[in-house]
Amino acid sequence: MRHQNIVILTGAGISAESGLSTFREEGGLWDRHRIEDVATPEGFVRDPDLVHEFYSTRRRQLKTASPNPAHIALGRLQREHGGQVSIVTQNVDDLHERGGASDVIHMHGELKKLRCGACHRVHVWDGVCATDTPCPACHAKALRPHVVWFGEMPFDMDRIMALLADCDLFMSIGTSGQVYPAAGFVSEVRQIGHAHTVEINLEPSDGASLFAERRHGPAGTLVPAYVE
Ligand SMILES: CC(C)NC(=O)[C@H](Cc1c[nH]c2ccccc12)NC(=O)[C@H](CCCC/N=C(/NCCC(=O)O)S[C@H]1O[C@H](COP(=O)(O)OP(=O)(O)OC[C@H]2O[C@@H](n3cnc4c(N)ncnc43)[C@H](O)[C@@H]2O)[C@@H](O)[C@H]1O)NC(=O)OCc1ccccc1
Repeated sequence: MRHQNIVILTGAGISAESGLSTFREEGGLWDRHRIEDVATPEGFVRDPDLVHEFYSTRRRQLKTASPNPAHIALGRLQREHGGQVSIVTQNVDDLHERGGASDVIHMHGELKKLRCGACHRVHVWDGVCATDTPCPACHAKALRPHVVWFGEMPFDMDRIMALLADCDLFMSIGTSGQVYPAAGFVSEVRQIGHAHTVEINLEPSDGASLFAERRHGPAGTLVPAYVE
């Protein structure tokens, strides 16, 4: 690949072929749960047990999932490309890392981490968590999933905006383009104006027309073909 500064945005679609549900598909996560109940700070205050159960169930599912050829191809690209390859994911799963990527920006947080509401320390966690689970550091019973809920500021936005400003290739893989600020990145890149933009998605996303190049089909097939 002749591009020297690549930013790759990924969404739930890149993990679909690993058996993880996407959000908006038939029977997907948002079919079975109300966003307001499980992915907002207000929902957590209202019913923390329901929210902990939601994320504990996803941790259990993640244990049975493995990276697919799309994750593996991006891991190899990041190791072997020689230029800058930045992976910015909306996904809270760890399949990019298990697929060989070492530098992954989880802008919406990570399923296998908890944050203490009292001491604010972040703990690696791949089991079940409930409201009475004590913080390993301060023992307060105030742990929450270390994820970004609707209405909360995504992580690492300054670093992400700086990477978007310098990139010469912006790829968007497996995302419906409905959740901001991630859905606005392609417009940011177009405004700056010197990067090529590519969408790889099963179907056209809400922002498909904003991309210079579009490839529609399964990421597990199209991503290795595009980057290798
Ligand atoms: C619903 C939407 C209208 N609402 C928002 O966007 C809100 C509000 C908002 C902010 N700005 C706006 C502007 C306009 C309108 C609304 C807003 N945004 C926020 O609240 C964000 C926080 C949003 C984060 C919420 N947390 C998540 N996740 C973590 C938890 C968890 O995971 O439980 S969002 C969650 O849903 C989103 C799901 O989207 P996708 O990943 O795209 O998944 P989806 O199922 O939708 O689509 C899958 C796609 O894959 C494709 N596919 C399927 N299989 C395959 C396959 N095999 N191969 C290829 N493609 C495939 C399908 O065709 C499909 O297109 C992801 O971001 C995911 O992380 N915070 C914020 O804005 O703070 C202030 C701010 C403002 C400016 C700058 C900075 C801060």
